[in-house]
Formats: sequence, structure tokens, C-alpha cells
Amino acid sequence: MILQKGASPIDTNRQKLWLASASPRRLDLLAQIGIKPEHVGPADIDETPKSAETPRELARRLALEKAAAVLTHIPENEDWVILAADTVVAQGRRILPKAETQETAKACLKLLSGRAHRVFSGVCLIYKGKSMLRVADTRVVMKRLSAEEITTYLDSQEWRGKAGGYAIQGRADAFVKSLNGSYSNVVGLPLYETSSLLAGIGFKGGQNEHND
Ligand SMILES: Cc1cn([C@H]2C[C@H](O)[C@@H](COP(=O)(O)OP(=O)(O)OP(=O)(O)O)O2)c(=O)[nH]c1=O
Repeated sequence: MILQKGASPIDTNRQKLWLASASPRRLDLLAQIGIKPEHVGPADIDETPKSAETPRELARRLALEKAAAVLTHIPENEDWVILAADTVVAQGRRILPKAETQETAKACLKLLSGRAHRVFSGVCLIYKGKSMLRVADTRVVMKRLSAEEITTYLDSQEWRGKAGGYAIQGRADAFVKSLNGSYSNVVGLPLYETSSLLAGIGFKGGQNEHND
């Protein structure tokens, strides 16, 4: 411990958390469990699925690639815990895209309407050269959506940048008849898997939101 004059003890062993994400939802979900990363810096990777890649495999691979991409920007001697995630919405083996246009969002909502689908999030932690991965899987049953419900939802713009063209943390929760599995996984960061990965490396770091 280093005791600076007049300051509280600085734990030099405290790991620093780098959240490799541009998703505000992931930052909010970490805050929900009292963790504030020292740095937020997204990875810009190609998220195109490989041929015959399953949704689970895609979520896992992209989470690893996002974390690994950030590693190349960090000086060797820095002791960072890198956290990345990737969320994939799927119907059977069909992977739904992240909605960037109204047309894409509309097509997703029509596919999801009145049926079950699954949401996979890969979570990757890289620390001291070791990568650790988990994949969470949630089954979501969506009500049948009327043309008016789809139009109203599209007008909300909530779908923009969301896998599968919907945000369960928003208005779209009104469409969800049932959910089997982690809710935070659907939003984009499964908190059970994330916190168990962090516990696995004895993570004490992160500017804890609720100071001890
Ligand atoms: C299904 C669903 C997805 N999403 C969001 C979570 C993610 O931000 C996004 C899935 O795309 P991702 O590629 O996983 O994440 P991202 O591109 O937003 O951010 P980054 O890669 O920098 O981490 O969809 C919701 O916010 N709510 C939902 O209900």
C-alpha cells in the first residue's frame, strides 16, 4: 500500500478495468453491480459471421476478438483487465442483424413477432495474457405484433444500433410474453457470467460506485 500525504491508502495492486465497448448499455450494466471501468475504449472489428458459424459461436468469437483488438493498444507493462462482449439475436440458426436502418428493424420485428427467439452474449475477459470466455443464452417469446405496434416502435427509433432491432430495456419489453434466462444478457452484458469471470481473477478494481 502507498500512503499519500492526507489521502486514503492507494491499493497499488488494484487492477484497472478497460471496457472494450461503445455500448452505453454495457457501461450502465456494470454500474448496476457497482463497477466503473477506469477506461472505456471500443474495439472496431469486422462482425461478419463466418460461413456455417452458429449464433453461439459468433457471440463467443466476437467477444474474444473485441477484447484482443484492444490489447494491441495497451503498453506491455500496463496491468489492465480487458472486458468485451457481443450480443447476437437468433431464430434457429438464423442470425438477425444489428438494426441500422428502419427497413432492417422492420424486417427483424416481423421475424420475431409471435415467435420464440434466443439471445446469446459472449463475454470475454483478458488479464495477464490469459483470455476467459463465457456465453449466456436467453430464450425470449415475443407477442404477435400488429402493423400499428411495429410502426409505432419504428417511430420511436429505439431499435437503432440494437441486435435484432429491439431494446428489451425499453418499450420492447411490452412485447415480451416470456423470458427464460438472464435479462441482462438480452440487454447486452450477462451480469452473472461477467461477475463470475471478474471474481475468478480476484477482481477488486474498478472505481467502485459505492465506496467501501
Ligand atoms: C437484444 C438487445 C440488444 N441490445 C444492444 C446491446 C448491444 O449494444 C447491441 C448489440 O450489438 P453488439 O455488437 O453486441 O454491441 P455494440 O456494437 O452496441 O457495442 P460494442 O461492440 O462496442 O460493445 O444491441 C440492447 O440494448 N437491448 C436488447 O434488447
